[in-house]
Amino acid sequence: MAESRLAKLAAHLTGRGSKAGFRVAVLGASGGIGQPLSLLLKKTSLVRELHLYDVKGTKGVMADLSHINTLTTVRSFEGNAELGACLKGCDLVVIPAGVPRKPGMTRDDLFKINASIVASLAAGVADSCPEAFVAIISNPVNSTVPIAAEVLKRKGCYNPARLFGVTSLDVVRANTFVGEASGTSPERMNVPVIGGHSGNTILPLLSQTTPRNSLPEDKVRALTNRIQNAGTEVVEAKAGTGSATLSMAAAAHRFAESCLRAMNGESGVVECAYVENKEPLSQGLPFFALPVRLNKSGVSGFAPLAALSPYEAQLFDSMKGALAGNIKKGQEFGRSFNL
Ligand SMILES: NC(=O)c1ccc[n+]([C@@H]2O[C@H](COP(=O)([O-])OP(=O)(O)OC[C@H]3O[C@@H](n4cnc5c(N)ncnc54)[C@H](O)[C@@H]3O)[C@@H](O)[C@H]2O)c1
Ligand SMILES: O=C(O)C[C@H](O)C(=O)O
Repeated sequence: MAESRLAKLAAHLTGRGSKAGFRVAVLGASGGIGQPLSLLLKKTSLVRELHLYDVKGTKGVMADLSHINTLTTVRSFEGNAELGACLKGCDLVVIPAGVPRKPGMTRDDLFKINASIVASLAAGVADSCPEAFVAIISNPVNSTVPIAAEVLKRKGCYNPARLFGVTSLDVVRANTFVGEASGTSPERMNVPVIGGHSGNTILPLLSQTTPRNSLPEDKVRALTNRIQNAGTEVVEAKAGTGSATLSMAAAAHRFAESCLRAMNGESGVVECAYVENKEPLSQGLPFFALPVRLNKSGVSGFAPLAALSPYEAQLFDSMKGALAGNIKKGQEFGRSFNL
């Protein structure tokens, strides 16, 4: 009774219909990304219920977050036995579960631990909320998304329009660095970033920024290199204690909120994300990050991009093989994972 009064009040205050917002789960909610991401989601009016899941530690995170005076209700779930209850009825599942890099490691070095974590969480999604949008943060994203796709296929509920690798941090970084270099507010800058999410598979399109920039070629090359290696910049600065967490939480929140706005019927929502597609720009790579148009059903199409500059085309050619290898490795793992 009290809960339904709360829902009505939420609907009134947010100006939406009786379904005031959505149920969102964060899997890996006690971690470096999970905690600040959950904080941002607790303060997001489109989130009606926030479900926190991890192998441990979510009771404390829930107690802490639940004292923040917003209408979003928070529940905690721990361990595999509670995964189903956490996921039941969820509209959006965000997955930052898994281990981060230490200096000297590549994202692919995380595959041996994170592959099974993502595969089993994807199986949980299939069992409990097969219609949900699923946003995967866990690295290596180039492989974890194909892993999840194969698991969902084997469970008979794969919808490529609703499975996303979160690459928004690459866009956030590119907007910051290019904005600073070109004297434009980073908040106004928009740099499309395509390809994958590791090293040279990250392909920022500085030839297609909005607003346009007039950076000289040597600056374009230096900025491209910095964007591709920005994750490593943070890993080295954190000196063994982890990788990007705060900027990642901000970027994941941006992506999650865009999904929720699209689910809520808003038109014109576009975010770069790593999704399965057959767009000509992907050149035969089955998974590729592009600017994705979002609607209630998930991916509704792709925002147009102009042809790549000669420098970008050369970068594309040199990373294509690596990205194809990452995808194949993920697909093979997902096909043979013991469900
Ligand atoms: N996509 C991106 O742009 C991006 C950016 C930054 C980090 N990452 C990746 O995100 C992942 C998480 O990073 P972090 O800094 O939050 O790490 P972290 O170690 O601080 O947190 C990870 C959390 O996952 C939990 N976890 C482990 N196994 C789990 C399971 N089976 N089910 C549920 N939870 C589980 C851990 O208990 C921990 O709380 C890493 O793989 C990292 O490389 C991706
Ligand atoms: O660099 C990492 O390992 C984490 C993440 O992928 C990032 O880009 O910051």
